[in-house]
Amino acid sequence: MPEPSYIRNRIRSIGFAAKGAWILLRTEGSIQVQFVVAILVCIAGWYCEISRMEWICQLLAIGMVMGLEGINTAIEALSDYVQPERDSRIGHIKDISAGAVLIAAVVAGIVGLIIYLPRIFS
Ligand SMILES: Nc1ncnc2c1ncn2[C@@H]1O[C@H](COP(=O)(O)OP(=O)(O)OP(=O)(O)O)[C@@H](O)[C@H]1O
Repeated sequence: MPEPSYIRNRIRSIGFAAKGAWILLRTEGSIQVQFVVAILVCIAGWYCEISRMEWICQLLAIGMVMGLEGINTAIEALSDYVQPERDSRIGHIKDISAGAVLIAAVVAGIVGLIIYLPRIFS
């Protein structure tokens, strides 16, 4: 049985994480766009009655893109904090971080095409 203080700390951590997710949704334009796209894709999934496995792939793709976008935002914020001046190393770090989001977005787009293209052209 875990200590009550351990459980309290875990609940507090979830609260901090929820606060972070809310900050992302409230302040980050790219997350807001992705959130709207995620809702539209979920409506499409419901409308097209996609299978359980397709829902899993779709939700994983949404989580992957939005999660990585959140990490990218944190890396940008940390970079600007440790080095407010222009610095090619910071630019390199930010480019790599943005590249990770792009890879996830391209893969998510391909997942979407695999799920919906056959339905559009049938
Ligand atoms: N301090 C810096 N030094 C050098 N290059 C930078 C610096 N800050 C940004 N860059 C370059 O500009 C690009 C965009 O950086 P920025 O922090 O504006 O990200 P962004 O994707 O436009 O984020 P957002 O739209 O969320 O603000 C980086 O990928 C990098 O190439």
